[in-house]
Amino acid sequence: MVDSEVGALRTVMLHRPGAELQRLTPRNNDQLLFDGVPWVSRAQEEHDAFAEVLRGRGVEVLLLAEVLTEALAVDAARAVGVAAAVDALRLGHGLADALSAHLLDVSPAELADVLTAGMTFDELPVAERTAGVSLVRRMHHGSDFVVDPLPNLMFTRDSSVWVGDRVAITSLALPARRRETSLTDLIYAHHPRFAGTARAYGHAQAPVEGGDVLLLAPGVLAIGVGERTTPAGAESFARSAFADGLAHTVLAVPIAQERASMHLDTVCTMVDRDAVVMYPAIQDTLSAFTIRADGDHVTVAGPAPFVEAAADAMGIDKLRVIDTGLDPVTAEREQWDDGNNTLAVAPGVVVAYERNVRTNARLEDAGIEVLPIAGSELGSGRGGPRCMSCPVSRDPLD
Ligand SMILES: NC(=O)NCCC[C@H](N)C(=O)O
Repeated sequence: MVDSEVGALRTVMLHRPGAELQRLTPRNNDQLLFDGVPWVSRAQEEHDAFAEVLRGRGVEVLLLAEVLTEALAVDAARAVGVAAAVDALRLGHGLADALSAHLLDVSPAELADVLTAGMTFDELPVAERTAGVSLVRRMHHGSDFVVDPLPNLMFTRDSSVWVGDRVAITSLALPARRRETSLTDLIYAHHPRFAGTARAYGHAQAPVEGGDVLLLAPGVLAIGVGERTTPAGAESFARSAFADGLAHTVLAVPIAQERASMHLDTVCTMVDRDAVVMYPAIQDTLSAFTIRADGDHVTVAGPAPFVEAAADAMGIDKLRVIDTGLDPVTAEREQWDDGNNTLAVAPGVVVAYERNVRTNARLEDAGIEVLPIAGSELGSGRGGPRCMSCPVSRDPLD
């Protein structure tokens, strides 16, 4: 149950980066949406420290690899994971069938490894590797991927999002990330912990990524529309949230279609019930279309300035924008380093990357408690504390 961005965080899903990051090379990092080649063991240390900060605040941390392995004990879950991972168009039917049969037979832990870290032709089990019938096998290089790795799995924010008491499996826009949702889908469908959880939004819908979805207040969502989430995605997510009684107002917020602002949460996150931290360069120009339910129809108003549209929808006099007061160059640097991407653990208490010294100082000046974490390696995938967390349960905001 999650009805806000800031209610006391009770349970969160994280993914401790693992062997999938070892797959990154200077040749594939752009396509796999990383800006470099991270030092994996240091990234793991940073991530462990992030999880400890959350645990220290009484948050239950679920690790995706663990719940995935547990869910894969169920045959139907294995079928979902394997079907999404084995692509007959890439492998040819002979190899695809043999690999599927193999993967359906390995232990849940081994399967979880392949589904997250992927598999190369060199790593194919011997029987498949030596099968002379596979032209595909013979013509591919040994380091080519049979199953692509999912290095962006650590950004658990994007591949599922809770709205109220429902979870939405999102629809990821870019090929490098699309298969992630087969894992969140099977976890929520088959892990005993989530038995009976209702779904929001549907399968195979227009692109909506969780980093674009902000729960401004109970019943009020903001959805960024830009590089990832499309206008059609925002509209259908809004219609579905209205139909399920999860929201009465949805703000569709245009953001620049570029890597620096790939999701709404890279430029704006909530730090208190009535306050956001926002990239100064967009403060005066961010706008919103207001979508409301009207019987079976929806109405669309605006665009209007985001801050006003949000306050109006939230039923408050004013949405405080914490003025990071930075000069343009520092602001741009700290935005790039996810200074605006904070994770609230309670109203007025946020986790933030320590490197964004100036932004954090201004948050503290504004009365926000900042829990700093290191992110020198984690940040190379371009995501901060909010991107790296999927809240599963928060206390309701009164
Ligand atoms: N919510 C977020 O902004 N998530 C960060 C995702 C980073 C990842 N490398 C991506 O490009 O999708």
